[in-house]
Amino acid sequence: MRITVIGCGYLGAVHAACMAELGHEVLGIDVDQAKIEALSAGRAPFYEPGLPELLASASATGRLRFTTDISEAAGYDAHFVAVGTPQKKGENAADLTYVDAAVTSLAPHLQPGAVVIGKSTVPVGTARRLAGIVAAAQPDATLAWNPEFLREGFAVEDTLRPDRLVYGLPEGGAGDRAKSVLDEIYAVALANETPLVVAGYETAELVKVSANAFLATKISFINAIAEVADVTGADVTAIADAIGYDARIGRRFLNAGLGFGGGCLPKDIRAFQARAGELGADQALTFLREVDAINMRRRSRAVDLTRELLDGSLLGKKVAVLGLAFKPESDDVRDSPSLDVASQLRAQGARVIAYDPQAVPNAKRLHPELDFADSAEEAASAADAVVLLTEWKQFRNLDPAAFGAIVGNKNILDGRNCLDPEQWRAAGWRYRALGRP
Ligand SMILES: NC(=O)C1=CN([C@@H]2O[C@H](COP(=O)(O)OP(=O)(O)OC[C@H]3O[C@@H](n4cnc5c(N)ncnc54)[C@H](O)[C@@H]3O)[C@@H](O)[C@H]2O)C=CC1
Ligand SMILES: O=C(O)[C@H]1O[C@H](OP(=O)(O)OP(=O)(O)OC[C@H]2O[C@@H](n3ccc(=O)[nH]c3=O)[C@H](O)[C@@H]2O)[C@H](O)[C@@H](O)[C@@H]1O
Repeated sequence: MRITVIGCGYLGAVHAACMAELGHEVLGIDVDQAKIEALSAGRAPFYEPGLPELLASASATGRLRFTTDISEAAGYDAHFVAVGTPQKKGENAADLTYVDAAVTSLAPHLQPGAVVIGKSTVPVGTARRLAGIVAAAQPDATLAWNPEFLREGFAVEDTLRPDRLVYGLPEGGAGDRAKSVLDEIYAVALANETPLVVAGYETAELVKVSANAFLATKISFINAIAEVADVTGADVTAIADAIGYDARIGRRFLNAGLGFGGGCLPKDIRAFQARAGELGADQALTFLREVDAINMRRRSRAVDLTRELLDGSLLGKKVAVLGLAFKPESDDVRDSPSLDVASQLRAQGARVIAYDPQAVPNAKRLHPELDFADSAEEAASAADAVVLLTEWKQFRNLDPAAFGAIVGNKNILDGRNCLDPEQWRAAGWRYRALGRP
C-alpha cells in the first residue's frame, strides 16, 4: 500500500517508520523543515527507543521518504493525519488549526478511491466535519478515524504490536472500502489476532479520549489516596499493591507520585470537558475537573516537601533535580510535572541544578533560566537536597552510599516512589516521598 503520514512528530514519525517496516511504501510529510531534514538523513528528531534503528532499516529499503511538499501526496492510496491538537491558549478546548490545515492542504491532491485516515486525538464531531472537506474536494475519497494508543518510550513496540485497533468509518459502501484499505495496512496485526473494534466516527473519537480520561482518573485516584495516606502515616505503594491484586482493579497505572503530564493526558482531559460542555453534557465530566486538580496539587506538594526537607526555607539552598522529562525513556517535556516543579523551586528561591538523561535540550528551550548539569553526580555535588522527579532507571539504581558522599546534605525527595526507603535511610539519608511515611 502507498501511504503518506502528515505530521511527523512523536506519533507520525514512528507511525511512518513502522508502516515502512511492515512493507508499505511511505511518504512522511511535515511543515517543519528541520524535522524533515533530520528524518531524511535517517536521524530521529526526538528520543524514542528503537526509532533510529527503524529509520535506518526502512530508509535502506527505499520504502521510506520524507518531504515538506504536500503536493507529493498525489497518487498515494492512504493518508494518515498525525498533526498536533494542543490545548488552545487560555482555554481548555483543543486547537484544531493544524488538523484543519493538514486536511485542507491535502484535499486538492486526493486521487479517486483515496482514504484519509485521522490519527490525531480530536474532539468528538471533528471526523464528520472533516469528511465534508474531503468529499467536497474528491467525491470518491473517504475519511476514516483510526485513533492511536501508543505510549512514548514504547512507541515502536506499541505501533508494530498494538493491543487493539479501532476504525471509525462512515456508513455504507464508502465505509466498506475504507475498511478494506485499513485491513490491508494492518494485515500483520490482524493476522496476529489483534482485537479490532469497527464503529462510527463518533464512537471511534470517543474511544480515544475515554481511554486517556480513564488512565488519568486512575492516576489521580491513587494520588488522592496518597493525600490521605500522608495524613495518616499509611503507605500508598502498599495500598496500590494490595488493591492491584484484584484483577478488576489491576496494578498498572496506580503509581502514586508527582502525577501525569505530557503532550496528551492533561490536554485531552481538558478538551474532553470542553467538548462535553459544547454538546450540553457539562455535568457528565465534572469529575475530570477534580482529576486535573488532584494532579496539579502533586506538584505543589513536591515543592512543599522539599521545603520541609530543608527545614522550612528554599532560599539560597542548592537543590539537585533528577529528571525533567514527563516520563522516563522520553525527551518530551510538554506539560512535564518534573520541569514544572524544578521551575517552581527556582521561583521560590532555590538554586536549582537539573539533570535528565535525554530531556535537557528541550527543558533548556522552555526554561533557559534553570541551570543544567551533565550528570546526576554533577547536579548533586554539594547539594542541600536531591529531588528525584522522573524515574529513569539510572536514578532508580543510584547507590545511596556512593551518592551520599557527593552531596552536601543527605536529603532526598522521592517524587515517584521508586526508591527503597529502608536502603536510603540506612545510608544516612532523610528520605521523604509522596504518600509514604
Ligand atoms: N505523542 C503521543 O504519544 C501520541 C499522540 N497522539 C496524538 O497525535 C497527535 C500528534 O501528537 P504528537 O506527535 O505528540 O505531536 P507533535 O507536536 O510531536 O507532532 C505534530 C507534528 O505535526 C506537524 N504539523 C503541524 N501542522 C502541519 C501541517 N499542516 N502539515 C504537516 N505537518 C504539520 C508539526 O510540525 C509536528 O511535527 C496529537 O493529536 C496527539 O494527541 C495520540 C497518541 C499518542
Ligand atoms: O494519547 C496519548 O498520547 C497517549 O497518552 C498516554 O501515553 P504517554 O503520555 O506516552 O505516557 P503514559 O505512560 O501514559 O504516562 C503519562 C503520565 O502519567 C504518569 N503516570 C503513569 C502511570 C502511573 O501509574 N502514574 C503516573 O503518574 C507518567 O509519569 C506520565 O507523566 C497513554 O498511556 C497512551 O495510551 C496514549 O496513546
